[in-house]
Amino acid sequence: MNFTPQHIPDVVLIEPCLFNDERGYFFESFNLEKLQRALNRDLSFVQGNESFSRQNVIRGLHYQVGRPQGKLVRVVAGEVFDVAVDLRKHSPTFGQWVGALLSAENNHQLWIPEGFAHGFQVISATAKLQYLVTDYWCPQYDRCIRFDDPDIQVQWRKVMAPAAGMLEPILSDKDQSGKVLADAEVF
Ligand SMILES: Cc1cn([C@H]2C[C@H](O)[C@@H](COP(=O)(O)OP(=O)(O)O[C@H]3O[C@H](C)C(=O)[C@H](O)[C@H]3O)O2)c(=O)[nH]c1=O
Repeated sequence: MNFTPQHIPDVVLIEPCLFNDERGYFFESFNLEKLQRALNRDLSFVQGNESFSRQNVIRGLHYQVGRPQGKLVRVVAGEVFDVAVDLRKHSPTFGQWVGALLSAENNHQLWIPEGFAHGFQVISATAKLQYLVTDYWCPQYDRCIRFDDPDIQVQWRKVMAPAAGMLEPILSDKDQSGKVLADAEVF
């Protein structure tokens, strides 16, 4: 496993070691000891999530106040542009974002610590995301910042579909009514 801190160093890209042979391939998709050593911290994952989405769905930018969640994100089908936004108000990178292409092809994963908002955009026709979180979902603490927040300025990908041209993002009602960073609760 290779661990690469991103330009916001607490966000880490994880590349598993693939073992190919005549049958196919094998890789460790999760190894707590290696992850804790790489991140130099203890971790306890208590919940696993899976979501399936169509092309150019954007889910996010989500986070929990009160009981913030660290997230270990992987894609098991298709490709997504995965984004983390630093919401730690005393951080030198507050309001900045990191993006990474995660796919069933590259098997890359992203570690997003507590204190960050998370979102993703589906690049492929469909995508299936699986992610482990370090605290339980608490709807009363669930918060959403607009994907197109003018201060964060995430550079989402331009997704083209055959015969349909450039696609408009598909958002949940909740995400369409997300707050702007200036009005959002931060850490
Ligand atoms: C997050 C969550 C949701 N739900 C229920 C609540 C709704 O009835 C349904 C869909 O929830 P939501 O529209 O919030 O799902 P996403 O838009 O995929 O939200 C997630 O998307 C971004 C990218 C994240 O990182 C978070 O994990 C999470 O906010 O699942 C649960 O039962 N448990 C959960 O942990």
